[in-house]
Amino acid sequence: MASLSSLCSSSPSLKPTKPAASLPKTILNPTSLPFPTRSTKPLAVAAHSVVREIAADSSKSVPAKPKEGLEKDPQALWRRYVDWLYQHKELGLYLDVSRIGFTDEFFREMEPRFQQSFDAMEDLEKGAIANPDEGRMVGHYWLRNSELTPTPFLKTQIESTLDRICSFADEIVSGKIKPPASEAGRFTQIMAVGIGGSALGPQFVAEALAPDNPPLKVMLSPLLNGIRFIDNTDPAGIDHQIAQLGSELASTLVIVTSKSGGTPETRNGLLEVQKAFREAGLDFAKQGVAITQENSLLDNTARIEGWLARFPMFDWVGGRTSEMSAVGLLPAALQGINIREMLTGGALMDEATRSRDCGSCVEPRLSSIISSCQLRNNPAALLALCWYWASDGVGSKDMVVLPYKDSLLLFSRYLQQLVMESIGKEFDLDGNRVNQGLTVYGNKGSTDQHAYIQQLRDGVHNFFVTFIEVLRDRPPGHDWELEPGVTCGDYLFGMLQGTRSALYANDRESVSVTVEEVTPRSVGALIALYERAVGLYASLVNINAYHQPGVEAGKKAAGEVLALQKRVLAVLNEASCKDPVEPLTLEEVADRCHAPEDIEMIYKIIAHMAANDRAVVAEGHCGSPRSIKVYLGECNVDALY
Ligand SMILES: O=P(O)(O)OC[C@H]1O[C@H](O)[C@H](O)[C@@H](O)[C@@H]1O
Repeated sequence: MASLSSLCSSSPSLKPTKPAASLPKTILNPTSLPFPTRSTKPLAVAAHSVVREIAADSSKSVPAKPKEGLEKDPQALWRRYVDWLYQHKELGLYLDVSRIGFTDEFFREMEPRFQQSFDAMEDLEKGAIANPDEGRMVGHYWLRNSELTPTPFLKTQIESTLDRICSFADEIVSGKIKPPASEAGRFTQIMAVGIGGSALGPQFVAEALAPDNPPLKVMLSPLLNGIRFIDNTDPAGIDHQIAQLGSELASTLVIVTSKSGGTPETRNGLLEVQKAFREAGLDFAKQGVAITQENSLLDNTARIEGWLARFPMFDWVGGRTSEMSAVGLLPAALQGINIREMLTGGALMDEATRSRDCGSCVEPRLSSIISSCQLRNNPAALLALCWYWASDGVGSKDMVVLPYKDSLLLFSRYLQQLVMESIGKEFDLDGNRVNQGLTVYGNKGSTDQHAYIQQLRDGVHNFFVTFIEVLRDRPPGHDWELEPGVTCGDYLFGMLQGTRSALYANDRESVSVTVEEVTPRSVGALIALYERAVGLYASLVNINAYHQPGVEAGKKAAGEVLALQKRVLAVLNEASCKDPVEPLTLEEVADRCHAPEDIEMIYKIIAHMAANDRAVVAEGHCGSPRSIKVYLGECNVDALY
């Protein structure tokens, strides 16, 4: 078993390397092959035949409807493909924007606006208050390159936290730190409690990268990937996760993550887990870890109760961009994932999406040439350009994310928060009501071809697709031909290419992001690519990508429902303590709560309570609200006063 220190071992320096010496050949000088050839064996031919079949079959239904603006000539398309193909050689990442029909005129129009976006991004990385609504800096890029931090103190914070994560994870995996009351003599499970950005990144990375035999796994436990999540305040969901642990609760490390330290769902998850620990006669503090802002309610609770460890979240890292902070790095390291490689992948992508250097290969004549290649040479800018073109800069079309790889299943769910919580804003930076957004959905291919691709191909044209392609089907030496010359990976490849062709034939646009395989480095690069694309796009549409006022509104409304519930409980308790009991109508409850305007919510509260045996419907039934009369099952005298 690899010791964790090797997983946290220092990989190539995270310090910025010099800007790219020259533009990748494939953009300005398409001499090299855009992709490493998949195979020189008949496989390539057979795969091509698979692609042709699928493409032909898919396009059989409706003849292609050529549409002005979308190039359909194969030779012209090939030229467009090669001219615009972006390749990051070191990362083995490619971006194909040729199936997005932006025109040269559009490209020229956008160039000056991108210069402004690049300027804003430079200021952000230098420590400007890029989140003006909350008066905060935005520093997630510093997490993968601490040299960028605006002060030595922040640099030290990042580096010392990373070192602590690695050494703590190493001590857990090696058994140096062990649970106090487990026969296993070491931690064997991880339970992560958190929601939103405190869960989605760790969930995506666990699904993408957790090894089949994570270091905490012991053969006796039916472990999937060494980590479980409680990411909601659903009692049944929490019970399920705890039940799955069974006696291994005694050897479970519980990581509670909340930047604010006060999110109700996370707090409830913690209280429920602590109850399970009490009932099992276990000391939660000896198995609890907190990841939160210093001096938050959670941090103070963990400190006072003497939890096993506490790791900081920084106020200049938002939840949706926190995967490369302790939020994502600690659970990843505990699963044996090489977090230094994740950071390196992010740093390399950050360099590529930060670079405004066109390299020597572009004749520095007119500024437009320079800004053109700055755009062409920046994969995040290319993505933002495509989003703007495809959705008219107002979210008029949805972004369907289709990774053709099971392990990337949760990428679209991760991007839903990153994109929609950043872009989905009511007002722009000038206070204009814009109701901005960019809707994200999708699961994985080819599975989704058997669910909703029918609508994408033939139905309402309200989307563009992002294909995520992974070239490596299986580890080397494990390929197997299920037909002469064809593997099931060829089918996956064919399905992706066939779907891309079939959609484009019917004027449905797409971008394709290709990585050679799913590794910590490529996952880190994908995360960084999309973080930067969101930041650049937000500048283009003039919004603050780094706050989430709408979520606060929802949290406030939830609080009001709970406050009303308490009043309803008090009124029903009073009626229940009378002799004889006085069942009340909804109107009577609403009047006694002094909330006649909330009668519908009062009805819903009572229906929920009755369904959970906490209120008694004495007359009528919940299906006809006006018929019911309710009281509480028992009188709580103490609550009367
Ligand atoms: O990490 P926490 O403070 O518990 O917040 C968890 C989540 O809460 C809200 O939904 C925010 O909008 C998210 O951005 C955040 O990730």
